[in-house]
Amino acid sequence: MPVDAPPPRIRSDDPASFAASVLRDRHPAIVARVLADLPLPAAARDGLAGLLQDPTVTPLPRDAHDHEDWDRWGEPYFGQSMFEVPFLWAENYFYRRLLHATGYHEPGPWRGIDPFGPQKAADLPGEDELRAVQESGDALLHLPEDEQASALVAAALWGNRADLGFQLAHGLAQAQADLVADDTELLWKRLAGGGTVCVVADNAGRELLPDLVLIDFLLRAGRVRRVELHVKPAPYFVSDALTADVLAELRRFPADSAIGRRLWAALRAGTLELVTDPFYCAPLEFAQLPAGLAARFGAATLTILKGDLNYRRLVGDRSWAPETSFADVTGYFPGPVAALRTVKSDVVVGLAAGVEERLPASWRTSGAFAMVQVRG
Ligand SMILES: O=P(O)(O)OC[C@@]1(O)O[C@H](CO)[C@@H](O)[C@@H]1O
Repeated sequence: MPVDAPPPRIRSDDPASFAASVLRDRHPAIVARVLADLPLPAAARDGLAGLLQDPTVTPLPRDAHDHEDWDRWGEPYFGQSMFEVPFLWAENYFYRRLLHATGYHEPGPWRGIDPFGPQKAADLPGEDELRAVQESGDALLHLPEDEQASALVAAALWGNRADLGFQLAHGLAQAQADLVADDTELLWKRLAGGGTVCVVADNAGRELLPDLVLIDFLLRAGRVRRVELHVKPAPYFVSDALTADVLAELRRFPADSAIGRRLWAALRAGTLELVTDPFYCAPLEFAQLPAGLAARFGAATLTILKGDLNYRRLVGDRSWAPETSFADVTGYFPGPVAALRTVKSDVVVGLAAGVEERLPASWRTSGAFAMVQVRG
């Protein structure tokens, strides 16, 4: 059933809201960390300071390569405070301004330098971790199918909460208990049949690792023929994965690691393809997909969207009643879609009646709960 009267988009104008806390507290902390991590020149430092001093939404400077796009996207919001415009839009705008301040897109010595690079580098898994992952990955092949499914999905879902080895040994029961919606069985059924699966990545580092293990497993076990791994075209929301981050992680695998070698070979062979698109750093939701991405998702057996931000962009960053049907809200998506999401913001759909009442008050933002939702 189509959702014809969606609730309002979330804004940050209530000072007590999570959205307001992100703009008011998290953004200054992000800027402070970039300033501490990089010896940026004075103009860049001033640009970053200006971003925090004045919350007014203004057009991008005329030298920004994409200022015409942002003129169009920002037209309804110019002159308003970032706290008054939709939260998701304001966050996108913040990251775009931050990249302009550091000169990421502009010609010059700072072009292409990831302002979050030092933070991402610190989160790359170590050699021991990668060896443990290799062993766990091998062990998985000998498990009954339902255990393979729950282990791989739980690891991909919880990302940095625990490594795959830990999940297999101790963490699974707890991981499952903290799932507030669990379509794992349906997800696993869809991850078969030899077609193409699109994985829309979220964070690099320890969150990307289980994604890579899942992709390797699907290809190795012959459950799918091809995987597309969709990454961001530019630094975004601090830790989101770029092509460079995927390569850095693959290079981290020890030379004798079979997983690392298989994934490298899959990239060369095209059974694993890296995909990116400007859409991934635009202040848009998946309902506004460009034709190229829509065609890819339409042709895939399944698209898996990882993480909270992709979830917000999938269902719409709105104050939905939590029992609103996931299938209805995502009915527009061009093909079967799954969301694997640790709940880190206020947006929720697809909850069974009565579930929310049993959860702690802060459950939507604590990062302690997760959802696996599938529209097949
Ligand atoms: O997509 P991720 O990495 O799971 O989460 C990103 C995220 O925590 O950042 C926002 C605040 O900036 C949250 O609302 C949001 O969902």
